[in-house]
Amino acid sequence: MKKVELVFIPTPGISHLVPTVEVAKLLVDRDERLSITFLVMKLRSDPKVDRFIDSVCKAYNRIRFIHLSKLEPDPNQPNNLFVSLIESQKPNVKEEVSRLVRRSESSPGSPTLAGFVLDMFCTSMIDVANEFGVPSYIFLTSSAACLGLQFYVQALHDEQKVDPTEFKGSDTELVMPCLANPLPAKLLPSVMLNKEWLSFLITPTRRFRETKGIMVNTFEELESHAINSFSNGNTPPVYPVGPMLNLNRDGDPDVESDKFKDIRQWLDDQPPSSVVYLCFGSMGCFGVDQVQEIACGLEQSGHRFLWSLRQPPPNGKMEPPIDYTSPRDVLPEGFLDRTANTGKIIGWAPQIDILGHPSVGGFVSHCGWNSILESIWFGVPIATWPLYAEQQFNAFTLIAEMGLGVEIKMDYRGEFQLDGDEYSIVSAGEIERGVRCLMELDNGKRERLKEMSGKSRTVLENGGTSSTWLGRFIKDVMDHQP
Ligand SMILES: O=c1ccn([C@@H]2O[C@H](COP(=O)(O)OP(=O)(O)O[C@H]3O[C@H](CO)[C@@H](O)[C@H](O)[C@H]3O)[C@@H](O)[C@H]2O)c(=O)[nH]1
Repeated sequence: MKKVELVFIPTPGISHLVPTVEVAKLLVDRDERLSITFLVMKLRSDPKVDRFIDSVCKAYNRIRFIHLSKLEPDPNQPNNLFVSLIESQKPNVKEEVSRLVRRSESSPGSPTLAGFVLDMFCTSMIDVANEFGVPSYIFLTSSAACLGLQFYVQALHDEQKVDPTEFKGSDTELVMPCLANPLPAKLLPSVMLNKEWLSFLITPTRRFRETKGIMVNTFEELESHAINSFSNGNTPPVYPVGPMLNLNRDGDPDVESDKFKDIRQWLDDQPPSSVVYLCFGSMGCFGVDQVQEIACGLEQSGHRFLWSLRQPPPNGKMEPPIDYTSPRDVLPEGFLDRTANTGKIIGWAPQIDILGHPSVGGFVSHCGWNSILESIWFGVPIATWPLYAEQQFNAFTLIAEMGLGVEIKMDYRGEFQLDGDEYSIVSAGEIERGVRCLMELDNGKRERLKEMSGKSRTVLENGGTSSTWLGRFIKDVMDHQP
């Protein structure tokens, strides 16, 4: 039996690392010839990430983690510095991979290097893979539609010489193969509308075309139109292998923490499907004015709520938000007392456990792709409130392409995010309307969501579409061996 090793290089941060590790787990479970080494970069220390990695190391002896030196961002530099920080790790990556190769050459029976699996922001490592003469693959932590959008904008820019930043402020609608509906240009990700940041997206997308294949954290049944749009052979093979979710919480100390027990107890005390949960991902937060509008909107809606409210980072936009020590200070006078029986404010949320709780009936979300997949898995409808990155586009696909959500806002840009230079306040009235619409959702949408939730739970079972695509990916990796 020929044993092979894949080197995975994820982007730092829980929302990219977790789904990437989940796909690695499935690969080694599926094929005993495979081992995986993660080369992990860190921007900051994060106990959640450390605990997650520890738990994987304990459970999987064919997945290893090697920590590269910490990335040291300069907060005064533009945000695409992030990609250059990753690029600066090339010599370290080369050194670690050389070590792997030497080990494999000196000890018979140890796995040989079969290829690199890279996050979308790590495509500069294709150069290192080329030096070792092995193929590169991508694991995309966003949607197939987003992949299609990237290819569309890159081709528009490189082949038709169209500058996408000129769509900024226009009411053009873009027709592209990955979408069944025209996309209003105002919903393009900010990186596509800003001259300074455009290369942040165009460069990696060009490099996607050099790879031998792209695994995507999605499934055929959810994004059939987008996935079919890749069948013309103009791109490397696309493998929809998702949803990659970290659902197994056994041994996670958070689950046994007092904070978590308190949240669970509160949810246990609420009627079924009565609570709207609000959470804006690992980096989402708002200024005081917006927080007050949310509070008023929630109160006016009359619905029960569980709100993950976090504070803008004191040290600038490269940092994640932090929990408030006293949320009372930023909330309207008397709000906590008036809503004491119907609402709860928390900081970082045990999101998977919350979405899986029967009391939760709706989710106000920033539309990060992991949150969308998690909400679909648990059949909890989303009201969209995107902040940054590709979230406006995700909100559009959720509503227009999949018919699964309701809108609070689709074109909002967050104030405290890296690309959130322009923002406006979403009013209490808009929030109230969105929350009512979400919690009083029509039966048709609920049924569609229930059906999709059921599908998301079967696609990775034996014979399911994602399971089949995962098998094809492994076969292609093996076929590319020298
Ligand atoms: O209080 C919190 C906040 C987040 N999460 C978890 O953290 C992850 C957040 O991921 P996601 O919903 O995708 O949001 P971001 O953290 O914003 O993710 C980044 O990465 C995603 C995948 O590439 C992109 O779709 C987003 O736009 C980008 O901001 C999810 O698994 C959540 O369950 C929690 O458990 N508790």
